[in-house]
Amino acid sequence: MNDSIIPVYVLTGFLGSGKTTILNRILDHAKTKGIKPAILLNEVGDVNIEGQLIEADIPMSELLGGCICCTSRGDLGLELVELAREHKPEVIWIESTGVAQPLEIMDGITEASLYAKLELKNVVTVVDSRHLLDRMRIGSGKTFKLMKEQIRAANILVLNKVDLVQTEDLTELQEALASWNSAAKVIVTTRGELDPAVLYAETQPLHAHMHRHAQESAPIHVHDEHCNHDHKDDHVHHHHDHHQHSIVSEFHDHVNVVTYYFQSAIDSVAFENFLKQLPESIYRAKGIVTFRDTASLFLFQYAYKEVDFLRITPQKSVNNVAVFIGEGFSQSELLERLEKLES
Ligand SMILES: Nc1nc2c(ncn2[C@@H]2O[C@H](COP(=O)(O)OP(=O)(O)OP(=O)(O)O)[C@@H](O)[C@H]2O)c(=O)[nH]1
Repeated sequence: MNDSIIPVYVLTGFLGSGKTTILNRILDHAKTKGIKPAILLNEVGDVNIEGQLIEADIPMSELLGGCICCTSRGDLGLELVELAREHKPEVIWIESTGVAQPLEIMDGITEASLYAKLELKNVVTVVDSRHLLDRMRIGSGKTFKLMKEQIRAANILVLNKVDLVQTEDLTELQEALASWNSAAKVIVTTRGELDPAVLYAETQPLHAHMHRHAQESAPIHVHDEHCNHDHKDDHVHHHHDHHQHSIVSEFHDHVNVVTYYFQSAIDSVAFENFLKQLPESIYRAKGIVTFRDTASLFLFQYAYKEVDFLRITPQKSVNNVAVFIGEGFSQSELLERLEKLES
């Protein structure tokens, strides 16, 4: 397999849509089938929460604290070439941040394929049914626009979280997907339950598809609200503020990310209340926390108002850390509330 072309697959979709849930299925499938994967994870936060829990024998490259569609785009190419050369995987999966522009990622992969034997095969966009439906009802906004861009760029669409919508809403969603991207294959799922073999299947040729959509969406990209694509000018602003154990950043001029490192164990009930009271402008949070009342480690997920906790026993030592992503929320207020949890 060493000298053959390595197929590259992209997993994209808005924040919290279910990409990592599906990636875990893909990795299980690869293990069962004896396929050797490598993965490239990109997070806008400064820490890769779920990456800390992925099995150590899977080659993984992390692009943190930036979005691969703009500031880290050059790194994407370098990391891909490095992964290919060093580990000679049979397949590479890229999980992008939820705020990435897929066409830019596709460009980055194409660039990398000039230096290594790589070929972009499929772009899989995961769609949060509930969230998309709500955005459709509002009918405008940056998030809605980005969701549509991500849907248009795919040749496979996974309409996930259908447990959170009514049957009649599902029809409306499927019609919307077909109107934005009639060529893509659509897979309807709850908790990403699909046979990963369908994601490897040859579908609509991506290049013709990419070209068509690149042309269709060119004006959006030139004057894009999400990404100014001025790659010389780093438009991600990081700073450690007066709160000692946190990093605050801004992406695409409107997406705010706060990464907070816990110094101590916290109370589980107080933390649940804290999550329930997060403002609507924070649409994604995840992290690893130790609860003092149960003395155990938990992975928590907060995606579009839904909260999930999973007790974990990591093989290696992990940080107690939480990442919050949203638009226009008060970062200092959030940090104060987090600090209060530790007092
Ligand atoms: N109700 C419901 N929850 C789901 C479904 N699929 C995933 N989730 C939950 O949604 C949350 C986010 O899922 P992830 O797979 O981490 O989403 P993601 O797209 O990787 O998130 P980011 O990488 O932060 O953009 C987790 O708590 C999942 O357990 C689903 O079909 N229904």
